[in-house]
Amino acid sequence: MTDRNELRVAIAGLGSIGTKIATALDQGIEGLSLSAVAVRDPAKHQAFIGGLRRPPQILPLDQIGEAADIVVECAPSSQLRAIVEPAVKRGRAAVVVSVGGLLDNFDLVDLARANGGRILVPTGALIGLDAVNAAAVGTIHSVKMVTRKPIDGLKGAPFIIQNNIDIDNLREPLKLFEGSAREAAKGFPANVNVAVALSLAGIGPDRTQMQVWADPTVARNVHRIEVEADSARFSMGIENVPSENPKTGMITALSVIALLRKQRATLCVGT
Ligand SMILES: NC(=O)C1=CN([C@@H]2O[C@H](COP(=O)(O)OP(=O)(O)OC[C@H]3O[C@@H](n4cnc5c(N)ncnc54)[C@H](O)[C@@H]3O)[C@@H](O)[C@H]2O)C=CC1
Ligand SMILES: O=C([O-])CC(=O)C(=O)O
Repeated sequence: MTDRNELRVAIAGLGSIGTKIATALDQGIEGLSLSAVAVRDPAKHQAFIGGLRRPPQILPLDQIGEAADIVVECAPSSQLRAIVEPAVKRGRAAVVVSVGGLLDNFDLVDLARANGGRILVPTGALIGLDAVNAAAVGTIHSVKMVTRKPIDGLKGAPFIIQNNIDIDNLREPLKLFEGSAREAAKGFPANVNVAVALSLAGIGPDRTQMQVWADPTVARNVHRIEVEADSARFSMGIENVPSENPKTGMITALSVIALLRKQRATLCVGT
């Protein structure tokens, strides 16, 4: 039975990130319950869903907002609009992990505002968005980010295909891209969600500068960030262990779980 005071959470997409969030909710997060999931192929997920202590309903993407107070988007960015639009139209909160996809769908923020909905972007595979948020209350002069990924974490990126770049036989690091976070998100939609989250926390996708490197010498997704602001200068770095999806760091699902825990926690630490 669902406690009437519990916030109902629905998850769209049960891949690397979504299954971990579903498991955490099923095991118990204070004040929250898993009410529904949307999947592309229900048969594929039957065993996982059936194995949960309180199996959620399986609903079509556009209906999960009906069954939830918070919808967590964990699908490819091509599905972002189909998941977030119906949820925020109903005044629900949408947690967005495919944050790169938000840039081409930014009207969803206005839609959420008009209907009492919210869009929550977790720190995800990154670090330090609390400090960037705080610095942005003052004046940030520049934000620079350098991302290095193993070859497997970059395969199939549109920028690499369109420019016919052979990364399979690299022996040393190769700088693939230098430009704004907005352009990086177009070229590497499954690789630089982190840069878009950073840009939205700080000075926006056009002023946030980014480099992407294919690096056969690293086994982790490595991000280094330099921020220059009137209140502080700071450097941050994170080396993410890839999950079963080599493009996605393991910490991403944990970041969403941490965000969900804060929704009803009595003690909240960090902004
Ligand atoms: N914000 C961040 O820091 C990060 C964001 N990401 C992004 O998070 C998203 C999810 O990543 P992963 O879980 O690793 O991907 P994944 O590929 O492991 O899982 C995606 C799931 O969505 C499902 N799916 C596809 N179309 C669907 C549809 N129409 N309806 C329902 N489900 C559908 C797929 O079947 C798959 O199970 C990706 O867009 C990825 O780029 C990944 C890492 C970090
Ligand atoms: O931001 C992304 O798309 C994924 C990423 O870089 C990571 O997992 O380190």
